[in-house]
Amino acid sequence: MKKSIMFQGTGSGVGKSLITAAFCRIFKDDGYKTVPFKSQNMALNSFITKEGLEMGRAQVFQAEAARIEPDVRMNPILLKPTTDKKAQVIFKGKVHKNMDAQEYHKFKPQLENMIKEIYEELTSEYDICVLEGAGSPAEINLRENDIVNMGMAKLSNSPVVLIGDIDKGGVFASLAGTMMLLNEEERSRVKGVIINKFRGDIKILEPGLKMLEDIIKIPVLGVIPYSDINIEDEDSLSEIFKRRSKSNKEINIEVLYLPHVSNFTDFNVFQTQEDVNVRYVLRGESIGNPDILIIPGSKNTIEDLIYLRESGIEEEIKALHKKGKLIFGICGGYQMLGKKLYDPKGVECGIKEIDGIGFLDIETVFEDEKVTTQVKGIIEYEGSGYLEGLKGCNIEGYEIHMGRSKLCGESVYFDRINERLGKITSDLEGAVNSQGNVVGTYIHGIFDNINFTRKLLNNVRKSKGLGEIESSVESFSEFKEKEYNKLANIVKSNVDMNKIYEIIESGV
Ligand SMILES: NC(=O)CC[C@H](N)C(=O)O
Repeated sequence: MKKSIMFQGTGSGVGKSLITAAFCRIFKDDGYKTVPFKSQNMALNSFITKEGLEMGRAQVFQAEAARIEPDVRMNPILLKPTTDKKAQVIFKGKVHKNMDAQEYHKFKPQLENMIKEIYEELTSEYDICVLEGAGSPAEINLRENDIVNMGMAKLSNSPVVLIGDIDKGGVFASLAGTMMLLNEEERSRVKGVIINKFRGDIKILEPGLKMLEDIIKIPVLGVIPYSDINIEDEDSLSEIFKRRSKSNKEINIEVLYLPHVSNFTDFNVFQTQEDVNVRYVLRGESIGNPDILIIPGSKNTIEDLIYLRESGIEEEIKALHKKGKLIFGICGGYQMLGKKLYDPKGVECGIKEIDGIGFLDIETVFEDEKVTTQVKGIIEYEGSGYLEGLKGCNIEGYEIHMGRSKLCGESVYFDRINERLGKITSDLEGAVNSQGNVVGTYIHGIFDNINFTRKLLNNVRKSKGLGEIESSVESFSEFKEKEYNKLANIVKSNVDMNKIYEIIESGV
């Protein structure tokens, strides 16, 4: 019989994804073939598998923690909000269509069978499946037709562990309240609770734990201390956005936090470089004096371009460009840096034509077929200044876009893709302006290529009169490996693992 355990939370942001990842690593290292699963994600951070299928990034890092290749079956439904009312619905890695909330809600019952089939197929290949819920299981208006919390626990017949966040405050009330709002059958699935993000004296907390156990009649399986783990979890990233420490690093990178920003995980890798500080420029804030400005991907390039224009940020970008600073656009950001954007079929937001910022001689047309592919390539651009010596650097990453961009004018290509979805090609891609200080590319994850990134950063250092330095890590994966181990150790040493295995063994 296959085994499973599901982690649900008292709300979003309590740390479900990280705890799920931690258990993936722990079980794997204890000798079990382990697989993560979350039926449905709502996120703009996605990943493209080897097969060219799109899935949420949380199950990607959980798969890495379980030391397996990401597989779209680990996250069969992905909802990517395009506007405030609609989301692009992705099934098994491919775009189904754009739907509003009501339409999707009506459609949900039909999804149950698909999820069950996929779940069974996937888990038949593993010893333990670690499932993650979404938000809270106590959203009583959504109980009917639920496919991601208790509905999923039932479908997979999994025991549940409920996670509460003590850092937010009100952890006892949210755990007890969640239990109270569950029905009898759901409540009987919950075998224990975990208190996450604890800072303080455990001795003071202990009497409360005993009282809570008496009230909810299930054990507290562990109290996990607050920790600074650098894993690309969306929740902890949202804390990074707010962090406003004064930087004493030598290179300052600013990333525009667009209203529909997608794949902001592209910039996590900069944490591995000791001389770099990344600041996200939030709504209402101004661009400071960065050495590199990055315009990231966007689910809705045209609307986000209008946002930059109306908020006055576009003028600030132009002023920075006049100072000769390096400006980098990824995917939607790349499209914005061009001269023109056309959307004849209304793929983005209904506006058919708009001028771009205009630093790159490219034009973009949105099509209704989405490009989703992993890529391997090489830098083609040869020049001095910021991009000196990059020619010949190998790069790997992935593309997710509806738009197609064409070079027209003085700009030149940035790179050459020589492998797409495992097939050999030779396509020129990306663009660089004639001064060599504005770059755009469709490749997400380009900075994960440490050799490329370190060379670029060293060029920026040179432009500031600083000497070159070496990267303290050889690859981003080496860095992530260490973080997964740290995370697993923290969880393992603060949770009753015997009880966890007992729960898995006895099931529901
Ligand atoms: N990932 C992205 O940045 C996508 C850009 C744009 N919305 C497109 O689909 O082409």
